[in-house]
Amino acid sequence: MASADYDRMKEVKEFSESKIGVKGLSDSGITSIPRIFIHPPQTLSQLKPTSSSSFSSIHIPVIDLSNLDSPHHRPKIVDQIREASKTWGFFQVINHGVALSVLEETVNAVKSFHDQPHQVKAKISVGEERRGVVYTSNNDLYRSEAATWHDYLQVWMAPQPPEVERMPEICRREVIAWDTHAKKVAETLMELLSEGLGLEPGKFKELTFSDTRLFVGVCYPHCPQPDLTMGLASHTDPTVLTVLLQNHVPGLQVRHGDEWVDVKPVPGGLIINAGDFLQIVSNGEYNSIQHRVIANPCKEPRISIVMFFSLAKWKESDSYGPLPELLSPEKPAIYRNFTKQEYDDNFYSKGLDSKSFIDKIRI
Ligand SMILES: O=C(O)CCC(=O)C(=O)O
Ligand SMILES: [Fe+2]
Repeated sequence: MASADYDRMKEVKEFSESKIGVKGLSDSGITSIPRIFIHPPQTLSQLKPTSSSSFSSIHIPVIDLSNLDSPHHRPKIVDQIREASKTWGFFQVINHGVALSVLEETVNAVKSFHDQPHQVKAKISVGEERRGVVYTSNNDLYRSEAATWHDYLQVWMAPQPPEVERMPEICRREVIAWDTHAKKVAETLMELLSEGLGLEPGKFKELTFSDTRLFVGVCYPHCPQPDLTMGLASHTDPTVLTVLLQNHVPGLQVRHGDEWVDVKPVPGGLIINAGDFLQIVSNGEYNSIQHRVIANPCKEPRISIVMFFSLAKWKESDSYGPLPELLSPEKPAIYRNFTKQEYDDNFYSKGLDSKSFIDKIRI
């Protein structure tokens, strides 16, 4: 905040070290939020979504994955996914093969984790930044201009899963099970996305996206002043692909043209979105779209389980860019190649504001 007339960092540190979390603040019955959560007026003025009325007919595509193996249905599904990834960058899939009971168990397990007393959650060790198990409040607490109204549990499932004993007992079994299911869904989708660009189904496998999987179980507790803060600030995912499972409490919004569009929870649905890497390797055919979560005005917490699939290793050369197979004189590369180092440096210094990286490498 430009004109913060208080020692903001001190209050951020106190909140962080108290380990009470946003859930703890919410449960304590506060009626106003601490000032470190208050966002600047220019962000807040964009909170009134232009298409949020419940009558709005505009929503991200819902794609039915049944009959994927039928030679009659598959090309139609491939078309729908390509169109959705191009125009929206986001879509929901139904009939993806994961039982409703599994989805419910996963959501309930993450909810149970967050429902524990903060003293219990505080014992979860904070691992190295890119490894292990981390429980914390607020993405980017120190780097962003204002804190956001959520807590999260983060577990690196691959390349190496944490030792079982280090995972919270209350949701360990479900986290491990969800990892397997989400990976399978992501692999199927990446095949369909490959086919959508006229590539062999296995082409995107070369991105080894499923070898780095980050499980994030997010809780957006009730916020007493949802008009003053955000659940999660606007960003694009610095991933290849993201698979998201949410409970029935809404809050996720996707940028579509000039509008913020609510993503309505569809029972049994999974939300899929293309990350920055997919936009780059597809040479802009698929889009990594800005999204955000509004602070939760409902009494019930919003739960989301996000599985991030990132690039593990692509080519020996250690340089990344649009797939040569997709380039032609008519369709020249719109991004230059870049090194993993460049990408990581940008991401870790800029945090979630990684969209600027894509703009930086745009030719
Ligand atoms: O919780 C959500 O619905 C969105 C989470 C998200 O976008 C993220 O963690 O990158
Ligand atoms: Fe995201």
